[in-house]
Amino acid sequence: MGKLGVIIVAAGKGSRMGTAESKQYLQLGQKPILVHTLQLFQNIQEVHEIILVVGEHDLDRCRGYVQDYGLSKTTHVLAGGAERQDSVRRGLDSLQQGIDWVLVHDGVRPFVKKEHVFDCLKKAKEQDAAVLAVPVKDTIKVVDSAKRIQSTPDRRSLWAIQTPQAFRLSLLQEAHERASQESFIGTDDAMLVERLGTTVHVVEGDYYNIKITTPEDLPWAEWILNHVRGEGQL
Ligand SMILES: Nc1ccn([C@@H]2O[C@H](COP(=O)(O)OP(=O)(O)OP(=O)(O)O)[C@@H](O)[C@H]2O)c(=O)n1
Ligand SMILES: C[C@](O)(CO)[C@H](O)COP(=O)(O)O
Repeated sequence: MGKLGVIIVAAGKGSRMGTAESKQYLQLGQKPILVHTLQLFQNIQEVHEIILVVGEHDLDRCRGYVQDYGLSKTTHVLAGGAERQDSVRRGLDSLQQGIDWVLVHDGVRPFVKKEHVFDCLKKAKEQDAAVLAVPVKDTIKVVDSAKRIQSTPDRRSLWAIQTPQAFRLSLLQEAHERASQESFIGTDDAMLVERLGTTVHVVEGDYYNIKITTPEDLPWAEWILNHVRGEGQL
């Protein structure tokens, strides 16, 4: 069925978190957030290789994690780019020969459930492109720069998109190449594939797969760790 590679992107600055230490290195329980994420994919048997993309100044620290936590599937730790998309692209360029499927995952989403990773991958293998997502719970409005509501999309068609996002590798490579040629920058990989005219399928995950982004996410993350996704429950 082809080998599976995983790209973990963790080269962001965490500016919305506002901590001196970038958020992916903050302690969550006994370990840095990023280590939780890496261990999760290390422990998925189907994963052949993990590429970890981090800030240039964090290469040594992260190579240390690979040693200290026995992250044997993490074959490369490399420096990311200015945008998330650039970081993913660098990861794609480093995958070894023979990888046919790729999962792209945010380093700051340590709580994705293994079962949902499998669901997403299964859908991608059937349809070439799939992402985890949850239906939105709030009413979402389109608002202009003067904070005036312009429209209210039908909530039944709105989903909050998460990672991992799973693709046939050749498809994601083509999508990144096209985006680069056209100087398009998207906020996730699915957007780049959508632009090729390829359908991306949504697989329902759960609301615990948060992207740790702002300070109020930290106590919530501790709570999820202690009450929902404790060690061994992932
Ligand atoms: N140039 C970038 C920007 C982001 N990311 C990664 O993409 C994931 C999702 O991004 P986000 O949560 O926005 O992280 P930051 O960019 O660090 O946050 P902020 O926008 O608040 O600075 C994170 O794991 C982040 O490290 C990356 O690898 N390279
Ligand atoms: C990829 C992503 O996590 C899907 O929700 C999200 O788009 C990342 O956006 P960010 O601005 O880099 O946090």
